[in-house]
Amino acid sequence: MTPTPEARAAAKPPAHPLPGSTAADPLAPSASSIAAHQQQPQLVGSAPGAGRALRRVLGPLDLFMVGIAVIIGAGVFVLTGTAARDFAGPAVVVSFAVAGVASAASALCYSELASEVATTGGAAVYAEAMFGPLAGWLVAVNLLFEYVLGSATVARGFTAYLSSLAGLSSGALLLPPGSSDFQIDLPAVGMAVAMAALVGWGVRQAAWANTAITTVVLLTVVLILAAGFAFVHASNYHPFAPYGVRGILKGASRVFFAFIGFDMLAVAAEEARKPSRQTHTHAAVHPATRTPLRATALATAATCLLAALAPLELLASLVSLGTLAAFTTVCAVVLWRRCSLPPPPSPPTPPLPYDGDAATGTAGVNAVDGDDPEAARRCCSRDSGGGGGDGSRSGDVSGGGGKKYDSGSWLLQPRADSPVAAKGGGGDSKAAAMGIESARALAPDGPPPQPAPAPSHGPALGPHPYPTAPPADTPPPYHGLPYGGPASPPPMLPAAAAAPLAQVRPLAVRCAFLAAILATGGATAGLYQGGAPLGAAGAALGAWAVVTAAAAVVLRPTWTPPGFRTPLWPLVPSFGMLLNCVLLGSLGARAWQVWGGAMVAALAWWGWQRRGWLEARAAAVRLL
Ligand SMILES: NC(=[NH2+])NCCC[C@H](N)C(=O)O
Repeated sequence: MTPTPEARAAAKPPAHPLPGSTAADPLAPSASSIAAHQQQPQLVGSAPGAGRALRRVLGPLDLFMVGIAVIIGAGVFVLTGTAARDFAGPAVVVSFAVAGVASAASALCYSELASEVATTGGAAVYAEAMFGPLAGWLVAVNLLFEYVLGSATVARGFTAYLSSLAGLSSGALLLPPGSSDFQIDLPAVGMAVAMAALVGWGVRQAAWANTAITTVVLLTVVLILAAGFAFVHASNYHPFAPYGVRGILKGASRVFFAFIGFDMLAVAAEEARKPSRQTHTHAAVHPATRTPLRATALATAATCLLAALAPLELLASLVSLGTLAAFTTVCAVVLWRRCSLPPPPSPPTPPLPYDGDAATGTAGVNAVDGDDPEAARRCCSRDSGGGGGDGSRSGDVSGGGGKKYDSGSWLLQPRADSPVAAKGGGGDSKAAAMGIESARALAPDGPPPQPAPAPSHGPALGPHPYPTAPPADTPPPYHGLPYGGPASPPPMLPAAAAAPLAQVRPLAVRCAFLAAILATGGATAGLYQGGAPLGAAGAALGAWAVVTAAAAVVLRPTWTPPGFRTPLWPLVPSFGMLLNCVLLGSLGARAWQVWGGAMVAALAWWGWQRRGWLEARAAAVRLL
């Protein structure tokens, strides 16, 4: 009865593209209005597709090491020096504090979302779920900045370490050596290829190598701290801030790079052994290595090109820009969703399971995690014994949609027209079997079986348990529950959170608040960096404070997230947006130009995919 992992993988639906990439459905009707989105939440989950199952081998230590490895790198080793030299002076310590607070605010918001949905799409999925596919696509492009350019930056940092290790000048290993406008960095390319080969080889091998390298990195940091104490002289701190507050903020925008990478943990959770959340995969996985080889090769090619040609400071600024844009969106999502969505619809009455027949008993049971009997038991008891077998709505990579009544999962579900929603589900038969056991234990005298509706646990459960298979096009029952029968619905939300719909502020009010927070944050940054009198920037800051205070009064949350909650809502997300805007405003003009060009290209690509602009052009030509 229990299918092999291969059989399970083979039974899964095909891969889908990143949200918004629309490769699967370029002409899908656009419904990107926030209002429309808000009114059409869908209960969907994800399931691993054929060849899409990443190997779940990362344990807690591996994940910890992945987090440390991504965070500690060129930022702290290389950019600290350049930020101190070029912008902040010794006050680079203050720059670090500012960047750290901005990162912490964003990290809190990120945690709230990541604690509900682990997804390789990260912030792009959150943005798509809340603001529609175009927002998801733009955030995805910014995440590409973070990841592809981030790797290129770190690779260039490697060349910098190498030359100082060899006692050479910084440009000695470039081609042509020395300093000129156009130089190629071959050691960086070599390092990028080596790392990509390691990552493509297998997640287990990569995790092992990562743990070894990160241990060395941590020891190095300790060594530098210990050895550095001998060089601390008060005279080195005068003048403390040679370029004033502006220099400190510019320095902060550069050293922000040293903090980023923690969001990678939410992404890596998909390769964790026991993720406690829904997971989504966004890349085709090679069947042999179970790693996304094609995506890795593509990203490596781009990394090599950038690492070979682009200077480290520009790359780092671009990475910070993309990351700050993505983090700002994440803060906005946290602000938005707590006060914009009505409580989830009441689920239909969950049935009591019938304990007469193993075959019928199998239907619809689809527990939380196939590897975790305890989780399966919890799931089934919470769901009154009838887990959701509705793969198309609540399937889970890990084997089920046990969280289908979970408000957070519901709130983060992409809509039916999204590529994410297009996935079917596949349950884990082991989990299902465990679910049956606990279901029986909970309700041994359930009602007799009804004529079997469509079991939607998908082919992953092996041969159909019913005497006659339902027609293929039978719509899956709501929530995937195959039986009728009285039972009280499971609790979805803490009582206090289930606010009446009337409390949801009109869309225009919510949009106005979001726009005002962004505008006042942006104005604070722009006025200050643009050389306007300090009073003007102060006024903008005051306006931000007033808007945030008003938001706290007017935008009452309609529900509370079930997992981790960003504290002091709406202050923390709003403060995160403000600080991110300040850092964004402190980044160099060159980075903004490149980023602007990339965003225009991304929009054009979106338009091309949607063909909408072609039609618009044809209409314009006809008009003319
Ligand atoms: N995937 C990324 N976010 N990569 C960039 C990591 C940057 C890292 N904090 C460093 O200083 O080297």
